[in-house]
Amino acid sequence: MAPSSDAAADGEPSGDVMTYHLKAEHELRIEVDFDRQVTVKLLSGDAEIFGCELPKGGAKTLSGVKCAIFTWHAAQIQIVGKPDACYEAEASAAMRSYLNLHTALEERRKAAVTTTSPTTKGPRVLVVGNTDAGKSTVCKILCSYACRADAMHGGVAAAAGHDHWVPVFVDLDVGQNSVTPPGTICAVPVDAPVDPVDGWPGEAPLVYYFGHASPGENAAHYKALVESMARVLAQRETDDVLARAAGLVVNTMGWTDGLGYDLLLHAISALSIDIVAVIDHDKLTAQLKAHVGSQGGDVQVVKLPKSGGVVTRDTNFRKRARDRMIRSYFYGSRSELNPCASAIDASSFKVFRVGGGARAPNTALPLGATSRMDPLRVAPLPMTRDLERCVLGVLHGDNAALGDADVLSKPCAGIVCVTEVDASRGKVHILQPSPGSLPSKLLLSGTMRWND
Ligand SMILES: Nc1ncnc2c1ncn2[C@@H]1O[C@H](COP(=O)(O)OP(=O)(O)OP(=O)(O)O)[C@@H](O)[C@H]1O
Repeated sequence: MAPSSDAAADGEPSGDVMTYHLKAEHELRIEVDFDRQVTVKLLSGDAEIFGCELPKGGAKTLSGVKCAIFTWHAAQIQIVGKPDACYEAEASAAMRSYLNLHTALEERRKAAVTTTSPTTKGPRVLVVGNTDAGKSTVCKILCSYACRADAMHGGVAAAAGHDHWVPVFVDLDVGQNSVTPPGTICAVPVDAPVDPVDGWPGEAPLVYYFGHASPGENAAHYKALVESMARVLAQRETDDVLARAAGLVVNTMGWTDGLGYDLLLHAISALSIDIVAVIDHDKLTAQLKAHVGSQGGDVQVVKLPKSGGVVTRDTNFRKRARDRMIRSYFYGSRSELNPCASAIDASSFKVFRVGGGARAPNTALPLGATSRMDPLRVAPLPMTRDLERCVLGVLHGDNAALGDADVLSKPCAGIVCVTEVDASRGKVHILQPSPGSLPSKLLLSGTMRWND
């Protein structure tokens, strides 16, 4: 149904307040740039944004987002403000297939929670596809539905003392991270539907600092971090039957050929994935089916349609989104946090980088051999002005116990940004999220840069 302008109905034409009457399985697609704000309100019916229900009468203020308000039945939505785009569309095909996948995952969870065998696990889903296929969105929907599911399906987890599932969301997309700052991979238990404004729950994520916006910068380091994370997750599942049953939902980057494909296969193996959901990519679906067939395991490859609403983001938008993510790490998404600028002694911590290092001359090698950089070489960096604007990961651990392998396997406690290196005074000025000494003296550098 066509939207109505509330102000116009009152005789005062204005485009700022619009009411939309959505039909069943339709969605209202909205794009709001970073410098605008639009408020959405559910007036009647039921509606959700990527699986997270809108409370009736409650308003959500959106800024710098592209999203869809979807209804399974019907809804009346009020929009206050001027979105950059706002239109209604039918979304049955995509949403029904995402719901079908969720229902299949739910059956696996129920089966896993009722068995005492530690080898029976809940679903471990990897979502793959090209850039702007809607991978993160599908992950959000699957996690949010899992959090709402137990109420929908009769309370299996409730019977075990929990009122809903807590699946783990794993984000392997270091360029467009959903939860933690760019350049990291993370795993976070999702204990509530993903709020369209507040984003993913940020409680106790397990984070590893890679330091680059593309895994291609150092694929060996990236793989080492995925393996480290997989070991920690496996331990958690050994200890906790509900965690094992709730399973994983894994988001990947949109790089699906060459090295990107190799990294997908590595993630499937490292995280013991048993369902690969491919969004709208016939060749990749066929390749993955052939691969898993040749491995003789029981990994399922399913194809999902792409939602017609997925918005393509150009390089500039992606860069701004990364900067915004770092900014909100320090300042909060609504500037509610107070980061701390401090000057620390250069001698009191160490900055490392992974990869590179001296290359042996080919003449020093056996005939026919070529010299290569060691991608896993861990090297200390001097405190020079080259570090200015660098985003550094602060690793858990301490200097005394440090070995190269630790730098490759330690999770990250947080990030800091170097604002100035004053070599003459031996001081390094950093922006850190909160006052006090750093959680450790081990800092990892990469190619991530940020200007406050
Ligand atoms: N149905 C929809 N209506 C409107 N916007 C949508 C819809 N689905 C997804 N989007 C938006 O489209 C953009 C791209 O989607 P998403 O981030 O899920 O893609 P992606 O495949 O994970 O991207 P990439 O891996 O390239 O970073 C996001 O801003 C998302 O909010």
